[in-house]
Amino acid sequence: MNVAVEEVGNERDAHVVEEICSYVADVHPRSFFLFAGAGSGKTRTLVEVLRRITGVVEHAAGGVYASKLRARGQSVRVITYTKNAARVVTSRLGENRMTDVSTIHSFCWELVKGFDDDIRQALLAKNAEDLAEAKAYAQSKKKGETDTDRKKYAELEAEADELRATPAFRYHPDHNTYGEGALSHQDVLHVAAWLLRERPTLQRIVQDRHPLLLIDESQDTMRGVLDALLDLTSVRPGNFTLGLLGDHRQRIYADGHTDLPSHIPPTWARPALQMNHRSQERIVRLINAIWEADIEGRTQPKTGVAQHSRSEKQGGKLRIFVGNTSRSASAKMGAEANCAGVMAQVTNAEAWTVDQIGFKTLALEHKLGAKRGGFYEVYSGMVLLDKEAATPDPNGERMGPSMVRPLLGGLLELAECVQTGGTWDEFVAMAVLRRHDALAKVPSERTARATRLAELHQAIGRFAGLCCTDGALIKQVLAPILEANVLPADTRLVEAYRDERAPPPEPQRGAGESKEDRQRRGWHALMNAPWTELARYRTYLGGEAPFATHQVVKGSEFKHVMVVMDDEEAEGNLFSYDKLFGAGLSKGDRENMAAGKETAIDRTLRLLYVTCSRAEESLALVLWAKDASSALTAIKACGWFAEDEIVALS
Ligand SMILES: Nc1ncnc2c1ncn2[C@@H]1O[C@H](COP(=O)(O)OP(=O)(O)OP(=O)(O)O)[C@@H](O)[C@H]1O
Repeated sequence: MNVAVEEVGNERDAHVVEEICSYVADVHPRSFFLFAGAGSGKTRTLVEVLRRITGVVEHAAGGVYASKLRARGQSVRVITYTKNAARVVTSRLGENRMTDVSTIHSFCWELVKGFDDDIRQALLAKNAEDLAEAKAYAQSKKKGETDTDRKKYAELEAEADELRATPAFRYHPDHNTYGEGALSHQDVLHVAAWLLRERPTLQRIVQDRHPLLLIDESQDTMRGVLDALLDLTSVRPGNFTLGLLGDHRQRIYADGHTDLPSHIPPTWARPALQMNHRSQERIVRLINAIWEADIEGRTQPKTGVAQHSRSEKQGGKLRIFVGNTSRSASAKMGAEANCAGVMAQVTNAEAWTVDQIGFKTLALEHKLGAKRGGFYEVYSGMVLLDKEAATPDPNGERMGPSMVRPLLGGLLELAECVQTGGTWDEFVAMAVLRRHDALAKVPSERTARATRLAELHQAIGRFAGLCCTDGALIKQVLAPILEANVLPADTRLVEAYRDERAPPPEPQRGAGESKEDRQRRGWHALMNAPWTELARYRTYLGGEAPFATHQVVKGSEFKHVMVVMDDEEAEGNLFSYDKLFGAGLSKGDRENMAAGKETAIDRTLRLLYVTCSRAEESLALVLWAKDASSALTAIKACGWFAEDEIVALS
């Protein structure tokens, strides 16, 4: 057994809550950065601190602090990365009037909402910055400005005119807003960051409302807002305290600071959680080794503490399987099923034998997930229609591109009423139609009503039959529904259904494509995709599929995890598992290294850290390498795995 665990045990972090309370509730409060690694229980720590300083749990200094908050009508502000995380904190905390928990978008909008002149100025300042940047870039080119550059300037100038003419701005943190004055999620963060820097009144408002602000997942918090808040701690010392919780090893978004610890002022306290309550010892040892790795191309420092597993979690199983990426997608999937079989033997866990349910598969890219999950054609179409909306978010709340929502909503609900053989449950189907406002237009006059209901009945009957027809395409199943106008549909969807033209050709690599052409290709791919893929895609979008990408796994944990690493399926060159396992660096990586910028090795290492640290009991890594034999050599040499944990896939 691990001696360190014996010596200090599971309670090695027990002092941290008290430590944090002593910083924030002191007569001279001190800002802090809590280093909280994977599975270290930072939510629990956060909630326990909040309970003490808001007077829920008896605490000498906390009680005084709570009385001050109450007397001044103030509250502690907590910012979480997702709405789900905000709900978790709120539910664990119970009713607590002295705490406000929200995402950063809600917080920022609350700050700037209604200050339309200020919002306009912030946006105009950003616009002027973008214009200056575009001009500097164009002028730095050997050939000087081109027509494309001048077009870009004109676009920005037109945007500025539009801003000047906009009387009021609108936004909603939970969904996209469209039309005049609509702000994007990114706009709201920029505006708040700018105003926090430029407007002393806003700084005072924040300090007066929330003398303490705690930010979870601070490694991924938008840099501009974070910097503005960091500045605020030094504007009127003692009036505003910031607490950052996070783990820079788990940074997965480009928005955050590259190396957050280096931005923390030296006067701040730096408590640290050293336990990993989630994972078995073998997995904790692997993630410690990943972070300590000396790999050519790594630029990020090894700052952070090594973790300890709980005394009753001293087991855990790990395997890495390595094969050549040249085999077909279906051959890879077959091999991955065999890997799960090996894991079942090694762990004796039945979960590994329950295909696609018992364990979670984590992939780097959505494309890989779509192939593994059997909805690649639908996914490809959706991405062409609207890339942003086509992939899941950490809240599991994405509903797909707006123009296909009727497809994913009402239509799939209707399909759930269909039983094998094409029969359907009329009662449930009517409830679906009612829910989607499809019965509102049924005439009230008796004969007309009967005719319309018969029409609907017939259309749904045809639809049910087609749902059960092998190989049916989306456009075929859609036909009875659109032709009889059963459910309200977006006009773009109806037009695409009727469009019989061939799709435009795929553009050459690097060549531009108009939005219209791209979307026409998207509609064509979607309409001609197998109907059966659609429900699987929706499950994926909701974060409920047995596989997920790293974007979705923030804060999640699963008993058994398979991480599939395959550069072949990756889009772009931001990440590369081949490079991590011995394939050598590219010219671009070397240039980045020389310029002190982060490399594909840095990003991939963090990604691997995040995915591996999701596993509680057992972990299978499957690497599809360009050159499996040299990858195997690198894997044996890296020292992360014991010999019997490395399996070559023949
Ligand atoms: N003090 C504790 N004792 C026992 N179990 C704990 C403790 N703190 C947390 N846990 C458990 O450990 C697991 C990980 O905790 P949690 O999800 O809060 O970690 P986290 O710090 O948010 O990790 P990550 O950043 O990796 O998402 C959870 O299952 C949680 O219930």
